[in-house]
Amino acid sequence: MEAVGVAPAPVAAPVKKKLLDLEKPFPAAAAANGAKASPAGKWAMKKKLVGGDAGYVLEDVPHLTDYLPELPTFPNPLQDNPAYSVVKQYFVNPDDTVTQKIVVHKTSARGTHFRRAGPRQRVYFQSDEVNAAIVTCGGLCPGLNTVVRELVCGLYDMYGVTSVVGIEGGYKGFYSKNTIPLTPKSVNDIHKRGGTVLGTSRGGHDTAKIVDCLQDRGINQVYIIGGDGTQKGASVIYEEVRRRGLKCSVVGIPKTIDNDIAVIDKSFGFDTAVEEAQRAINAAHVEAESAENGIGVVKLMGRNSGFIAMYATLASRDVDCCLIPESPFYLEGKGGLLEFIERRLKDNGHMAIVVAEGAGQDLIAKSMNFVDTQDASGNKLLLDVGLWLSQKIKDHFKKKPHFPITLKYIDPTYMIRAVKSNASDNVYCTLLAHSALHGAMAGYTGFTVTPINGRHAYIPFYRITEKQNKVVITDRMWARVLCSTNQPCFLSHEDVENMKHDDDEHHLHNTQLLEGESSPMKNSAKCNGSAAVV
Ligand SMILES: Nc1ncnc2c1ncn2[C@@H]1O[C@H](COP(=O)(O)OP(=O)(O)OP(=O)(O)O)[C@@H](O)[C@H]1O
Ligand SMILES: O=P(O)(O)OC[C@H]1O[C@](O)(CO)[C@@H](O)[C@@H]1O
Ligand SMILES: [Mg+2]
Repeated sequence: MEAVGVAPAPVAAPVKKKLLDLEKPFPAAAAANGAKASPAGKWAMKKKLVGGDAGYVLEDVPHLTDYLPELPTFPNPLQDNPAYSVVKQYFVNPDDTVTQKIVVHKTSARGTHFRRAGPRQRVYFQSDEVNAAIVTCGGLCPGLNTVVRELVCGLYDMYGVTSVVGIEGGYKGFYSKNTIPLTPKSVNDIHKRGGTVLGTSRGGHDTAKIVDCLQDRGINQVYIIGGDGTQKGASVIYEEVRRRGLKCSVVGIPKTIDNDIAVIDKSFGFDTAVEEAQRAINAAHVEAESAENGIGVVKLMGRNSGFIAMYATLASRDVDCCLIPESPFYLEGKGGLLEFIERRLKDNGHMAIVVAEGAGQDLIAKSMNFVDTQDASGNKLLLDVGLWLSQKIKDHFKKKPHFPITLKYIDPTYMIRAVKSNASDNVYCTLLAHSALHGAMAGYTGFTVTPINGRHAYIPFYRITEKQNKVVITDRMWARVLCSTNQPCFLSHEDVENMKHDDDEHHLHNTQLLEGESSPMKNSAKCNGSAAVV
């Protein structure tokens, strides 16, 4: 391959824009419990902000040439690939960016943009120079194997890269396990299975040891698939790689069944999980319908964010009440859940309740004198709201012998995330993997790849680790749920007014939305100081 000297125009930042705040320090991701970080210090993630006309801002991602300015470039081998040679404009224009905000007024500022994902005309790695590694961390999610498969096949088919290894068992696998060689043949069928063929884990993030491993093995592209915790880990790995001056692209691919990662449109596997949840809700509904005063309770995943419960409820239309962590509820007294259940049973003779696992945790903790515990990554371990709620309902109706109920509790928790991804998630995973490897080949690093308003973009790690995505209960999507279930909102008029006021302040300061709507399809909203989606 022909090598050309110093950084050519196509890969560099756009010319016309003024540099706003290049390399403004941003606090390094805080180490979680058990996570050991190296002293990245002044190498901590920097903001790369570029300004343009009419309030245009590009929040750019780091590039290897930021700290290795002399790196040579090479023509992108895709230009000789017969499959892609027919594409009219295959290479992404270096000036292309993706807007964060798509609802605008004629007077709106152009706002924040991110670098568009896709193949660049020139690359910073020769095919036979690349040693790529892939790791999966955190909980399972449908589509993990598809992403792994498409990274391996994409690197091989598009860039002629033949050296790809898997890291076994999450972050700790970097320093405690042997690597697994990955070839298009060995990964050929893995997308037909749930789980991750690489294995995964929580805890065990030791930045220094992980980067030692990258250095010792000569790994120069590392693809890190995982949730918010994983992306924080990826961010500190990037910082350490940069501190050591290594030519190694660190790429994050966001994974979360809970859809709790900020900025991104929607996480892969979410659709599959919502679809799988329908089976449990349907069973609960059928059981309830067939009994006298039948109640079906279904607990779904959602540690801090109730997206799965909310979407599963909306999709089903058989649900009478949906409880999520973002919307507090109470059991006893006027307007409480128990009163509502009684009324619904009197009216309909049966009902189905969907509860997200993180809902009502404060209520349970109060009634159980419970001490907080955490998993290996420092995440709070939750109490079983499904069992607790079922018991509370049974206790309530026991006091009313003239009102016999039949309650069935269904807990499909792990079933909805252990399945293989559905067709649309498979396509989504394929595009994510491709966007990720195009970015790495083009020399970008320290970024997460994701669709924003339907277009794939590269976003800096800090953007997705600084807050969690939550359902915004003052947005229209939650209102749609309340409308479809006809459940009480459990909030007083005063609570609602206060929340709207808080949200207005966040709208002003945190988002540029003109009006919010909570859906994983478009990003924006806010709750408890967090950005949420549409
Ligand atoms: N602040 C952090 N700094 C470094 N590493 C971290 C940090 N937080 C979490 N990690 C590491 O990231 C990995 C995954 O984290 P975690 O168990 O929280 O899952 P996750 O990636 O958030 O996925 P999910 O919550 O969707 O299952 C763990 O190995 C953990 O040690
Ligand atoms: O039992 P594990 O593997 O820790 O995972 C449970 C958690 O992982 C998630 O699926 C993703 O964060 C949560 O919904 C759930 O609380
Ligand atoms: Mg997480």
